[in-house]
Amino acid sequence: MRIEKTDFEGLLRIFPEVHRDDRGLFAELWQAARYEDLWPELSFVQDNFSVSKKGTLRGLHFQKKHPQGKLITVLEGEIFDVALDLRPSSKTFGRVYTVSLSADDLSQVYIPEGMAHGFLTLSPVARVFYRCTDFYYPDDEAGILFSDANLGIRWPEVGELTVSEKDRRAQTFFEWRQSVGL
Ligand SMILES: Cc1cn([C@H]2C[C@H](O)[C@@H](COP(=O)(O)OP(=O)(O)O[C@H]3O[C@H](C)C(=O)[C@H](O)[C@H]3O)O2)c(=O)[nH]c1=O
Repeated sequence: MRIEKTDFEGLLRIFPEVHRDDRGLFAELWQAARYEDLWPELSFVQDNFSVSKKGTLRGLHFQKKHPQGKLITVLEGEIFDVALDLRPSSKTFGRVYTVSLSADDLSQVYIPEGMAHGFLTLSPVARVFYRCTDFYYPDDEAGILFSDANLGIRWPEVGELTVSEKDRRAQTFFEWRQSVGL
């Protein structure tokens, strides 16, 4: 297993070892002891799973008072994953991290608490499994508009998008900053 740091504090790329043989494959997607030195205090309390057809865009979502760290693995297909840094003290505040994640190598991204998260489905189907460091609090959820031109997210061209009404009506990054006095 290989772990790569990124320019974003706490945001990591993880490449689990994939054991392949004539039956198929086996991989450990999480093994607490192995990450102890990296994340001594990290613990997951909720596992999520979503299935999306090509062109489905979910996000950018975050929880205000109960931020969630997310360890994301694509179990089938491929997604274009996006994280927006909402941490005012971060040197990458307001910057966006993007990465394509595929079931082909089961590579993961850990998005730390304090970032908004979303993804675009690139394959006919994407089955996304992610572990969260806090519970879901629906009343605490918020979003940032995925198409906010000021964020400069270069979403891949996949044809027609499928986006929830909630996500289409999300606030821009500037509106969010104004709402929290930043
Ligand atoms: C997030 C969540 C949702 N739900 C229920 C609420 C709705 O009835 C249904 C779909 O929820 P939503 O449209 O918010 O699902 P996504 O658009 O995939 O939301 C996720 O999108 C981006 C990619 C994220 O990173 C977040 O984990 C999460 O916000 O599942 C739950 O029961 N528990 C949950 O933790």
